[in-house]
Amino acid sequence: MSGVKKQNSAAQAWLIMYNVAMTAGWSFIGIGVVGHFYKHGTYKGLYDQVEKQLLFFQTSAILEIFHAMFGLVRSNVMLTTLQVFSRVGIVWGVIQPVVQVHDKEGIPMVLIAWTITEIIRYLFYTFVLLGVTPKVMLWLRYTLFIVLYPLGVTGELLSLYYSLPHVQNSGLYSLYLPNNLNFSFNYYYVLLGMFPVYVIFFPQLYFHMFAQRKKSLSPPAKKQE
Ligand SMILES: CCCCCCCCCCCCC/C=C/C(=O)SCCNC(=O)CCNC(=O)[C@H](O)C(C)(C)COP(=O)(O)OP(=O)(O)OC[C@H]1O[C@@H](n2cnc3c(N)ncnc32)[C@H](O)[C@@H]1OP(=O)(O)O
Repeated sequence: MSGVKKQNSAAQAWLIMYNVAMTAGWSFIGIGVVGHFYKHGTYKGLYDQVEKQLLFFQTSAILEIFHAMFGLVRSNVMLTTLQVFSRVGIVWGVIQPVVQVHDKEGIPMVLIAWTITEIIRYLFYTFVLLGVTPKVMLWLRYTLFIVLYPLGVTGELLSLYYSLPHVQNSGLYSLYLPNNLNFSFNYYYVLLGMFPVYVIFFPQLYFHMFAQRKKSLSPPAKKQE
């Protein structure tokens, strides 16, 4: 059954509501993405079209850290925190404040990767909670990440990269000396420091998903007679 620990029905009802809302939210974003490509034939203007929904539903994923922390689900707390904060950080700390990034190639990459992943992931969790797991959903959940994870991470890193000169020139979120606090902070270097952080942590998430894939898709071992 599902990874919902020793479920009580309130937790189960909450998770069903959460997963259904997130499936609907990401589907709404997906429709916005497809509609934009259909209407304009370009990714320019795409971010501005889906910005509000993206900010809302990506930020809502912070709840997943609490689900894992309080034992509502069996997700790994550290991996879930990395996963959620990398994306919330990219959205709020890079893409949203740096308008020059909005029309760059990173945006369609993250939107396509995140949207497909999340529609399938939340739909999959919903099915599991309802006690029916279509084989195709299981397969999609544990297969598409092989392509979508690198695509999403490349889009995130490209967005980060394109933001750098603008963050440096504008002094976004930075504090320079002299000032009353006698303290300086340079956001540009924080963003630069994210590149090695991705190099260190992305493989952990990626290989974790391969381990999950093996666990979920391998046929159960035959019992010895
Ligand atoms: C502080 C700042 C930090 C910054 C750090 C930056 C560095 C980070 C570098 C990495 C960058 C990553 C960027 C991300 C990009 C993308 O997402 S691109 C798109 C592709 N993405 C994916 O494919 C995401 C894949 N990841 C996941 O699916 C996972 O959520 C996870 C984060 C890897 C955690 O996995 P795991 O611990 O194995 O948990 P789950 O498999 O999700 O679940 C475990 C069990 O719990 C059940 N469950 C979980 N959530 C729910 C729920 N909402 N409802 C119901 N049930 C749930 C799930 O069914 C499992 O059940 P069992 O199988 O029965 O145990």
